[in-house]
Amino acid sequence: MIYTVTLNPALDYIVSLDALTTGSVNRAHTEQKEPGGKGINVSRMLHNLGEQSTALGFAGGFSGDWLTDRLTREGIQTSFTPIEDDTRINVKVKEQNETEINAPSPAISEAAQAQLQDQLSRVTTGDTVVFAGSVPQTLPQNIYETMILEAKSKGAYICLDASGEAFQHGLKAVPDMAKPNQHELEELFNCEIRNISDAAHYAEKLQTTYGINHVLVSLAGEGAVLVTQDGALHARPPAGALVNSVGAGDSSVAGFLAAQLASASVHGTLAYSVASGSATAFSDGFGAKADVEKLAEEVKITDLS
Ligand SMILES: Nc1ncnc2c1ncn2[C@@H]1O[C@H](COP(=O)(O)OP(=O)(O)OP(=O)(O)O)[C@@H](O)[C@H]1O
Ligand SMILES: O=P(O)(O)OC[C@@]1(O)O[C@H](CO)[C@@H](O)[C@@H]1O
Repeated sequence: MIYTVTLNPALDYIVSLDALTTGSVNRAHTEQKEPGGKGINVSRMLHNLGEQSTALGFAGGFSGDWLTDRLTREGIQTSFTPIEDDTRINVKVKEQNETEINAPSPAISEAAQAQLQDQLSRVTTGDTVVFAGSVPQTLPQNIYETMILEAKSKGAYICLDASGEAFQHGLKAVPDMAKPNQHELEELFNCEIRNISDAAHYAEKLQTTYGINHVLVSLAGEGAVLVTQDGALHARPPAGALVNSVGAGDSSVAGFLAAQLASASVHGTLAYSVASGSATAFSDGFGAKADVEKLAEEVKITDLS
C-alpha cells in the first residue's frame, strides 16, 4: 500500500481574476474549492494514474469533514486522525500570475500526534510512505525525522517532499527519495541555482551528503533533474500552455512512484514523473493518465554525467 502523510492539509480555495489590485476590492470571475495539501495531492494524482493509496494526516472541523467527504467521493481512501480545530483554508489567486496565501495550521494535540505515530508503526515491507508538505507549528519541527525512522524501521520505502527546517530534519533520517523544487534546494544549501548544471551539482551534493538513493529536483518549466548513485539525468518537459501550477510538483512525485511500481527503468521513471507534473500543469486540476502517457513520449532526457 502507498500511504501519503499530510500533516497540514488544506481546503484550497481558488479564485480567478483579470488582475489583482492590493488595497482595493477585487471581484473574482470563478471560485473553486479543492482538497489540498501536498500528500493529499499525491494521492489524487496516484488515483488518476490508476494507483490506490491511503491518505493519512490530521483533519478537523467543517473544512476537515468537507475534505474527507470529497476525497471519499473521488474514490480515495483516507484514514485521517481527527483534531478539534478546523483544517486550514489556503487561498490561491489566479490572474497573470499565481499568488498563494497559505494559512497557518490548526493546533495538533499530543494525543493526535501519538495516534498518527501509531498508524505509522503498522506499515510494513513493500509499503511506500510519502511525507509531504509543511509541519504544523504545534508539532516538533523534527517530526519528519522521527516518523521516517519509524516507517523505515518497518521496511517501508520513504519519499520526502518538504521545505526549510522540516526538510532538513527529515533528510537526517535518510528517506529513499527526496523531491525538493529549485527554491527548496537553494534554501537547503544557501545557494543560487541559475541553470541545469547548477541544479545537478546541488542535487548531487544532496545525494552524497545524506546518502539518498533518488534525488528528484523539480524545475517547473525546465523539467527536472534526477540524481542517483549512477549519475545525473535531466528531463526537458513537453511544450504546452501553463494552466495551473498548484499540485504539479506533487503530481511528479505520484508519477515517479507509479512508474517505480510498474518497474520502469530510471529513464522511464523520470520521463513518467515529468510528464505527470506537466500533465497537471497543462490541466485544470490533475492530469489524466492518457495525457501523461502521451506527454511521456515527448519528454527529452539528457545524461549529465
Ligand atoms: N510551465 C511548465 N511547462 C511544462 N511543465 C511544467 C511547467 N511547470 C511545471 N511543470 C511540470 O511540473 C513539475 C513540477 O513543477 P514545479 O517545479 O513547479 O513543482 P513544485 O514547485 O513542487 O510545485 P507545487 O508545490 O505547486 O506542487 C515539473 O518538473 C514539470 O514536469
Ligand atoms: O503550506 P504547505 O504545506 O507547504 O503547502 C500546501 C499547498 O500549497 O501545497 C499544495 C500544492 O503543492 C496545495 O494543495 C496546498 O495548498
